[in-house]
Amino acid sequence: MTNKAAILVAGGRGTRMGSPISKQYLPIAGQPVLMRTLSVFYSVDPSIELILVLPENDFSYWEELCQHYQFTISHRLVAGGNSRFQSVRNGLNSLNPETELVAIHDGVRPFVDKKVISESFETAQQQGSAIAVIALKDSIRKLTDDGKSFYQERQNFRMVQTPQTFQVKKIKKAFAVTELQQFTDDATVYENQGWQVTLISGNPENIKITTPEDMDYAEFIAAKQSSDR
Ligand SMILES: Nc1ccn([C@@H]2O[C@H](COP(=O)(O)OP(=O)(O)OP(=O)(O)O)[C@@H](O)[C@H]2O)c(=O)n1
Ligand SMILES: C[C@](O)(CO)[C@H](O)COP(=O)(O)O
Repeated sequence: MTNKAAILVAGGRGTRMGSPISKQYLPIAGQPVLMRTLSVFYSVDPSIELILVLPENDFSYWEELCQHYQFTISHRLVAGGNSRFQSVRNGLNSLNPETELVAIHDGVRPFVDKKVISESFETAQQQGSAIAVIALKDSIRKLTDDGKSFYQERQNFRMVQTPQTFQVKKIKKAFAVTELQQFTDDATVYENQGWQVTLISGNPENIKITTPEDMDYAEFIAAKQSSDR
């Protein structure tokens, strides 16, 4: 059996949410965001090692939350860094040497579909990487420095989600570089090595909880999921 891990990055402060409690701990239908995300990965395959990257100052708060919510899914805490890139790198450096595949996922994307996670591991095993993306629904325009804008063919673009899943040897090599401004996700770090990423279909509900209105939509999705069960 292939040794798999998931690094759930949640080392940010959630400034755009503007909430006194960082967004990764806010409850959606009574359950904190990160507990939902950990539960989805666990339900895909309980043998996936779960690594949760948090700001080190939040470790004791998180442990209190786990006790309060009687959350028992096993996971390991790793201290985050000053950027998403550094948080991911700390997670990668903590992997057991026998881990072969790793899914890197934003902790604040609790509505990732189980099928997307499974497919990301299968594709990464065969191709080296698997990046979840979805098509655009809106039209888009390219802005230029002189204040003009131009039509762009939206079929040529994809919106990028997580998980972004990789063969461990390759992604660890890719992260052993100086951080660049273009490293807004893990795919950009991987392709900086000259390697092509493989895209897979994400799911539209897999939003990155970022601003207050996302919490309203999150409550809606959670209610829909429980009525569909
Ligand atoms: N130093 C950082 C910054 C971000 N993240 C994580 O990366 C994911 C995507 O980042 P984003 O949505 O931008 O989260 P925040 O940085 O927390 O939000 P904001 O930019 O609004 O402060 C989140 O799960 C976030 O916790 C992280 O692990 N470490
Ligand atoms: C990784 C990511 O979620 C893919 O869409 C995104 O790039 C994170 O961006 P942010 O700058 O941390 O909001």
